[in-house]
Amino acid sequence: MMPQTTPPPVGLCVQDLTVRYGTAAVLQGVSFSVPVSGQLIGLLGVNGSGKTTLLKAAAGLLPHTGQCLLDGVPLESLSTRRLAQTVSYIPQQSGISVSLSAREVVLMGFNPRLGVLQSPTAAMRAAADEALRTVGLADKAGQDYLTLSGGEKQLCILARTIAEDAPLLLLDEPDSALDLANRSRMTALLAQLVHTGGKTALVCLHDPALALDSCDILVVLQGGGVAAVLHPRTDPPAVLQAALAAVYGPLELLPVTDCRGRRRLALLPL
Ligand SMILES: Nc1ncnc2c1ncn2[C@@H]1O[C@H](COP(=O)(O)OP(=O)(O)OP(=O)(O)O)[C@@H](O)[C@H]1O
Repeated sequence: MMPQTTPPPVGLCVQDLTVRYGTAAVLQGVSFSVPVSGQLIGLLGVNGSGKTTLLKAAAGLLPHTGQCLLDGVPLESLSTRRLAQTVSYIPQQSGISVSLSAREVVLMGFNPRLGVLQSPTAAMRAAADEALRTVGLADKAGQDYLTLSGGEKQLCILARTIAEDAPLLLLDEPDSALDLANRSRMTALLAQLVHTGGKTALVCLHDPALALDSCDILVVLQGGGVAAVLHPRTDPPAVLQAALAAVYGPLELLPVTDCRGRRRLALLPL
């Protein structure tokens, strides 16, 4: 008889995560699990509900208790270099304040894979240009990052994330400066990236309508904990509406069919 082997766990699991600033616990015992890889997970909640705090803790930037496991491996157990290869964290502000071309910013995505004093290879340079082309910035590759518009900066950082090719993406409001077309384009690119690459992405979004439209799973934070875990493609609209209204106030979700025949949900604040 063949010996029984247990397949390794996959996906993202946040277990009993507590984060304090001083004595105040902003997140208290947060737990949720998405035991499937290749998922775009939207992180929702009102201002101050702890979305950024959760991403920073998962990225190893804030002391915390509890664990964040990716494919069964606690991120807390990884060395700094291994963590950088595993997690691509994109804060609200890039923090880049020195003069670098857009191409050089994208090339920074390869740093976790390069040794000390090692320069990016020709293949990495080609991949960086391809990533810029993917986000629609091919013509800006040589432009100083600091002179890009706010939305172009976000697209450039998205290109860096594509180049980085980490299995876990933690993105804090990556759409905040994007216009309508680029917001849809950004979420479509992220969905493609995670679905085809078997990655996991946890994305803070402020617009529940965009999150419903683009994410596979939604984790809603409230009062320091998880108020709901939602599945926009399969949960009944009434369930989604009740869960979102409990956090954001009165709203109505209307099932509609768009001109391409796709079933979607329109969100109306009341
Ligand atoms: N360094 C800090 N020191 C003390 N309190 C902090 C610190 N950083 C965040 N907080 C507090 O923690 C809470 C959660 O902040 P956080 O930035 O995680 O929320 P958020 O959900 O991302 O908010 P937003 O949607 O407004 O970006 C807020 O009440 C905030 O004031």
